[in-house]
Amino acid sequence: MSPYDSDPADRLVTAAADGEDQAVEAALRPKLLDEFIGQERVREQLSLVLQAARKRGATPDHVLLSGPPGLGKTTLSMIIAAEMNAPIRITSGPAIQHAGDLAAILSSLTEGEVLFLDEIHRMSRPAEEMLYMAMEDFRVDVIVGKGPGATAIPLELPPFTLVGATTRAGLLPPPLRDRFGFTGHMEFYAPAELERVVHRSASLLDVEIDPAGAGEIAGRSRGTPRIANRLLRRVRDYAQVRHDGVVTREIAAQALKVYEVDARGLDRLDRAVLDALLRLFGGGPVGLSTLAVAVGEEAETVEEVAEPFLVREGLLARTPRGRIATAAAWQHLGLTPPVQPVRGAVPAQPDLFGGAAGS
Ligand SMILES: Nc1ncnc2c1ncn2[C@@H]1O[C@H](COP(=O)(O)OP(=O)(O)OP(=O)(O)O)[C@@H](O)[C@H]1O
Ligand SMILES: [Mg+2]
Repeated sequence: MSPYDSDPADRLVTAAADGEDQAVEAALRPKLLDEFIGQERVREQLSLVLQAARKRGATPDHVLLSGPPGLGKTTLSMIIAAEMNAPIRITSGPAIQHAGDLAAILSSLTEGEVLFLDEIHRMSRPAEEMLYMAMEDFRVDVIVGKGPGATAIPLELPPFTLVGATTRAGLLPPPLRDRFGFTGHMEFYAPAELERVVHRSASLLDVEIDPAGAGEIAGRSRGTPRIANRLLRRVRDYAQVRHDGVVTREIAAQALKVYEVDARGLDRLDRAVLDALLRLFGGGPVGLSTLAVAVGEEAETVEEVAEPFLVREGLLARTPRGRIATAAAWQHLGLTPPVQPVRGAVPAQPDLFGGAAGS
C-alpha cells in the first residue's frame, strides 16, 4: 500500500482550491485594495493605474495577474472592479471553447465593465485571436455563415478592462502578453504577512487566536494565503472539539500534528520523499523513478506534487545525476549526514555480524 494513499489533490497543503475553500473564500476575500495584505509592489503599481484611470474618467488598461495558485489573483480582479465601481463578468479560458463563446460575452459587456478571464493561458487559439482585436481596438468581427459565403460583420465594443489571470505566464503567446497595459507578478507571502492574513480571517470567522497561534499557522502555510485560511479552519475545529476554542501556539501545533503538517509546512508525502532520499539513498544523487518506487508513488506525483515545494524550500535539488538532499534536509528531519569519505583513504572493513558475538 502506498504510504500516501489519499489523492494528492486532497492534501491539506495543496495550493489549489477545494470545494470547501470555494464555499468560504467569498467571505474571506478582501474587498478593497487597502484590505489586501502584502504584495506591496503589485498593490502600489495597481493603485496608480486605477487612480490615474479614475482621474481621467477613463477605463483602466488591461491587467494581467500572474503567479502560483492561492496568492490572490481572483481576489485582486474583484478588487479592481470594486475600486472602479464597475460590474465584473467572470469567465475562464477553458470555458471558452469557440470564438463565438467569446464574441457573445464581449458583445454583451457594458461600458467600463471588468471582464475577468481566469486561466487565460488555456483559451482556444481562435478565441485568443479574437481577443487581440477586442483588447486593442474594442472591436470584434463576428463571422456569419459558413464556407465561401461567410462574411465578417464588424461589431464595436464599449471600452472595458480585461483582467487576465494565469499560473503560467510563460505559456502566454507574446502578442497576447503585449496587449496588457500592466502585469502584476504575485510573489509568495512572507510569514509576517500570512500572520496578518490569519488574524484577519480569524476575526471574520469569529475565532479567538493569539499572535503566537497565528504565527504557528503562518509558518506552516507555504507562503500561500489559501493554505493559511485552510489550516486556520482545521486548527479551529481542533480547538473547539478538544479545547475551549481559543487558538494558541500550543493548540495550533497539536492540531497540525494531527493533520500531519509539520513545522515548515511539509505534509506526509513531502516527508516520505525526503525520508527515503536521506535514509535509503544517503542523500542521493538518486534518479526520480527509483525515489518514486521507494516512496510507493508514481514518478509524476513525486515530481509535480512534492518536489516543487521541497526545491523552493531548499531541501532538495534536481541535478543531472539525480535528486540530492541539501544540508537543510538532514537538519529538518533531525538526521546526521554520513561523513564524506576522504579521497584515497582505505575504507574500514565493516564488522557485518557485530563484534560482540556470543554475548
Ligand atoms: N493579500 C491577501 N490578503 C488576504 N487574503 C488573501 C490575500 N490573497 C489571497 N487571500 C485569500 O486567499 C484565498 C485565495 O485567493 P484567490 O482565490 O484570489 O487566489 P488565486 O490566485 O485566484 O488562486 P487560483 O490560481 O487557484 O485561482 C482567498 O480566500 C482570499 O481570501
Ligand atoms: Mg483564482
